[in-house]
Amino acid sequence: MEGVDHLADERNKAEFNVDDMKIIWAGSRHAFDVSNRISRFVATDPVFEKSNRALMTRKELFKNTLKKSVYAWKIIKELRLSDEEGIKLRIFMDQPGFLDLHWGMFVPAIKGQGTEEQQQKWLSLANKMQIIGCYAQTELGHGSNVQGLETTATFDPKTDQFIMHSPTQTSSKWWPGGLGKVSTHAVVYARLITNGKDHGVHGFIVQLRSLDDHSPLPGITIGDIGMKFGNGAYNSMDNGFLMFNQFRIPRDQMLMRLSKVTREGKYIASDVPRQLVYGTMVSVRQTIVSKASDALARAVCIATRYSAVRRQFGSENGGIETQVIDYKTQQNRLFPLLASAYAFRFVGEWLKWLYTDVTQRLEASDFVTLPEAHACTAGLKSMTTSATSDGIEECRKLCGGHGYLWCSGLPELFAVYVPACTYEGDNVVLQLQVARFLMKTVSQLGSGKAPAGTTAYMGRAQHLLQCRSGVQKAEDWLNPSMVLEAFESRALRMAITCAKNLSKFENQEQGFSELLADLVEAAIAHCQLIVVSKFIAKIEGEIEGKGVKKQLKNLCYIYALHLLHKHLGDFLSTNSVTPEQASLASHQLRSLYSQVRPNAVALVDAFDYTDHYLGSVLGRYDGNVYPKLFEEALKDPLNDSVVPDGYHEYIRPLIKQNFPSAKL
Ligand SMILES: CCCCCCCCCC/C=C\CCCCCCC/C=C/C(=O)SCCNC(=O)CCNC(=O)[C@H](O)C(C)(C)COP(=O)(O)OP(=O)(O)OC[C@H]1O[C@@H](n2cnc3c(N)ncnc32)[C@H](O)[C@@H]1OP(=O)(O)O
Ligand SMILES: Cc1cc2nc3c(=O)[nH]c(=O)nc-3n(C[C@H](O)[C@H](O)[C@H](O)COP(=O)(O)OP(=O)(O)OC[C@H]3O[C@@H](n4cnc5c(N)ncnc54)[C@H](O)[C@@H]3O)c2cc1C
Repeated sequence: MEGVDHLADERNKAEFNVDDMKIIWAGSRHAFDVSNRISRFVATDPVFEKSNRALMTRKELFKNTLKKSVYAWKIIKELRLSDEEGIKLRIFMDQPGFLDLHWGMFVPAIKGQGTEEQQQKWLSLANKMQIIGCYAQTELGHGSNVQGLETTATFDPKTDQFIMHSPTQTSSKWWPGGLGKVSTHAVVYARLITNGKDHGVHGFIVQLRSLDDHSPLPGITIGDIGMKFGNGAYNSMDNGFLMFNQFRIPRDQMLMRLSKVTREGKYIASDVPRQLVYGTMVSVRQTIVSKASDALARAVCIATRYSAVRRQFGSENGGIETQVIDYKTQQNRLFPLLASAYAFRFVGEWLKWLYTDVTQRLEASDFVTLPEAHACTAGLKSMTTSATSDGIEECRKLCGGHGYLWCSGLPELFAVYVPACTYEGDNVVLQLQVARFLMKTVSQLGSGKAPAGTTAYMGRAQHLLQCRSGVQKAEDWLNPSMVLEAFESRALRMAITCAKNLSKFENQEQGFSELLADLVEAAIAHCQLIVVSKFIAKIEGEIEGKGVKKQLKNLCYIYALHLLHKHLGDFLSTNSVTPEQASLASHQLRSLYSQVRPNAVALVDAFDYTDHYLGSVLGRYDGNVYPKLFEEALKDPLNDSVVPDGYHEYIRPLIKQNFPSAKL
């Protein structure tokens, strides 16, 4: 029934004020207002229509993305939107495209690695979009191993130029978004060579295409790398390849904030850590963590609303059947994902703070917190994107057969989201960076240098290695210090075991290679501890709104206890909990599920997502699922005619068995 709220009963059950929770989810009243206004604006503008994109050809989809992106830019200019509003417009437009790389990586790379002069010149063009840029780092042969890149930038003192060259097929740039068809410029990462000496990987601003007719400049071969996973999905993006044949650029197009090449060809390394050349990746990894909560919340919103609409079994005497959300199995799969969406939101807020802090310190030449910022952004990017990808797929299964329909919104969400486990650093490679950081921290314990920040707990190693969990009854698992202690002792004990095993090897690098799998597990345990501790810090702070804190507490403990349950092997093998305490945790978890159940629909309403953004028949706000599934089915081109194309060619001859005789 049109206009009827099929989920009204669910909404009436809520024990908290949804509007107050919306503010907490958004981060502030201002952030909520911006998000709410821009999402409604996008939802009602026909240019941003997206329901038809799965049926578009690649070329149609690409052109449609150009149209939307340029229209979005026009709106940003005409309505003088702020950066915050512009970013929201891009998010709710919900279509990956060249804008992401231009604003998300090209501009930040110039800001972070360009001199004042270079920034003035290039940012004034880029900020007006008079040039369009991308981030060309990855090559056909090397992505994770940045130091293994092969493209060269050789200084020619005769002409005061760098010669950009791709010496092998594997040195071809391969993957950069926006490169394939749109970008006029790129920040290209290449090995700097002066006077025959290789100084490692540096960034260069390179013009790729003519600003008059968009043709590639002589010496440049460029194109799109082809279709990717899924229909629609990330295929709106022109991920590209690029080869240089002795292509020349002026010397002042090397990004020279961190190190310089003089007119004479002298290389001057500055005294800042060389890893600052990776700074753009660190900044994007930080934003990816907040985006993980967005994507997971979207999937959870669809699965929760549909689970409240869907009924199976349990009817007595022809009465009403059971809502599938009432099955404990459904709750055990769904509610930890709901809790994870909130957990990632809050850890994302904290990571933004950490990133802002380290950026300010770097400006004052204070590099002390750089290793921690790298470990946190890398580890949390890895952990949250892996959990979100798995979570979206779980939400699809939670919606049964209908979850597999394109119009559920879940297949496309998964296809667009899952490469986040790979881009900006493969998730395993990133956890190994965390593991290196942890091993270093452990090796310094007892040296007088107290671990700080997210590793401060390691400073209490003596206690954490000996303590036994004090949990005696199920409710003890609602005690923040008991939960934290279990996670801290698990993380510390896993890290120390790795360090002990490493020390048995004469060659540390060889030992590291042997123990990779254990090291990744230890790194994940550390990252999970960070997320749990930031969620606990959130619920222990001031939270306004009727009933809101209670809901967040429930979600926080669901998040922690489901992790405990999922990684029970770690907790038991490190003696961080006993089997009896683990079973008390399961008991507590079931009780928390019952408390969340009446609030579940309201908790996903708090995300404030429009039906346009959700793009899902199953997740509609009004829950009017079945008639809309029919409407969607009837829109399919196969239903344009009653008798399909191909009937006379194939079906009829088959049925009548009158096809021409086969010849072998
Ligand atoms: C008004 C606007 C309107 C328009 C609005 C539009 C707005 C759009 C906004 C969109 C926002 C965001 C955009 C998101 C879009 C995402 C799209 C996705 C695009 C994807 C892009 C990419 O994938 S780019 C390529 C990414 N590549 C990688 O991530 C490569 C991964 N590999 C590495 O990072 C390194 O090679 C690795 C770290 C693995 C190893 O490096 P290496 O140099 O070999 O180092 P090691 O020897 O291992 O370590 C040496 C020491 O260095 C330390 N270290 C390493 N990395 C860092 C670092 N980054 N920072 C600090 N320190 C680092 C390491 O820990 C070692 O330390 P030690 O003390 O010596 O042990
Ligand atoms: C959709 C998408 C968009 C992208 N956009 C851009 C872009 O705009 N610009 C850009 O420059 N790049 C971009 N990339 C490239 C991306 O950054 C790389 O694909 C990514 O860094 C992973 O590198 P790789 O492909 O070399 O993987 P590989 O490193 O080859 O990984 C293959 C396997 O090897 C494992 N592995 C690798 N090294 C180790 C190790 N040391 N120890 C243990 N296991 C290891 C990995 O875990 C993985 O299982 C994009 C990629 C995708 C998918």
